[in-house]
Amino acid sequence: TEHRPIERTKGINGLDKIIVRDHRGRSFEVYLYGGQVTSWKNEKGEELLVMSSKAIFNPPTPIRGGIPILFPQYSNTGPLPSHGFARQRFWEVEANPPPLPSKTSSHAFVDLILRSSDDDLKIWPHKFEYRLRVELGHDGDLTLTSRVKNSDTKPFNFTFALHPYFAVSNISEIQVEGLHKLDYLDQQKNRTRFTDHEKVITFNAQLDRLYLSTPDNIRIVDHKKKKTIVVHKEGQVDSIVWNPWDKKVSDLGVDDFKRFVTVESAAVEKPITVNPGQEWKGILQMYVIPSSCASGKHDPKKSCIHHP
Ligand SMILES: O=P(O)(O)OC[C@H]1O[C@H](O)[C@H](O)[C@@H](O)[C@@H]1O
Repeated sequence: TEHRPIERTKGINGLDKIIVRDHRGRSFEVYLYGGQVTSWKNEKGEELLVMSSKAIFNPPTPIRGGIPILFPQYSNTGPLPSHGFARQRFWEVEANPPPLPSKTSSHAFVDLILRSSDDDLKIWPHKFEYRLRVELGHDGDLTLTSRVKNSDTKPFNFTFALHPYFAVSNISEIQVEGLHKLDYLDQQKNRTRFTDHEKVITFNAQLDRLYLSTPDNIRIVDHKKKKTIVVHKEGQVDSIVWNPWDKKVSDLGVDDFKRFVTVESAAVEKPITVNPGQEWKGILQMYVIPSSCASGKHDPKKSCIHHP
């Protein structure tokens, strides 16, 4: 029989947690609460995501860190509570999901499902099934495949984001590449529209931008670690870049902002429409490659060399 290295265990406060390991010692963890990835480690055991030092593992509070799923509404763009409700629901493991062609045919994956409950239908009257596959690829990449099926009788729309808290050496030592010349809505200025004229994004204050029609690959270059995180998306048009800096976030430790940046794959400007019986699919793939920057952190205008 096939080796499926999946362990089901209890996490913080007794919440159910799945641990998946591959044969090279890489791993990820996902809580059924929120369907939320809370850890992703490389073969050296280094953590690639950040969990807040003050994260509250106590439903219905969302977990601050890892990869929250924001569905069926991104932020306060509609009538639902901010970021929808999927991150506050208990997902289930699905043993035999409808077939999903795997790019890597890795066996290090788990399938989860969230179905609309009667209470959900009261606030969002659309029957759905959200299937999530979390998978470690052969090259150590982590891939989240989302499938949202309309099991209702009329079409529905949703907005959406996957919100990874990526670990960085220090927020002051990184740059985000790939968004030059694109338009963004500044979420600190009532979503006023601007064009980004900077070649790369650097951080020295709070930043919260919804970039529109972004490329499928965005890079987080960490000068100190000499590593680049590549954030690859399919089926989602927009991206959010966020760091709260000195903005008070109650369940975030005071210095936690220094250790992470979020680069989110999203569908916000144009909501996704799913017809009855149909399914929408989106992919978020993340991997880390070595990189070196001739410029060093003080001259972010020069671009970096990536070694795929
Ligand atoms: O505090 P939360 O509801 O988890 O949201 C955390 C952050 O999520 C996204 O990145 C938004 O762009 C930010 O505006 C928001 O502050």
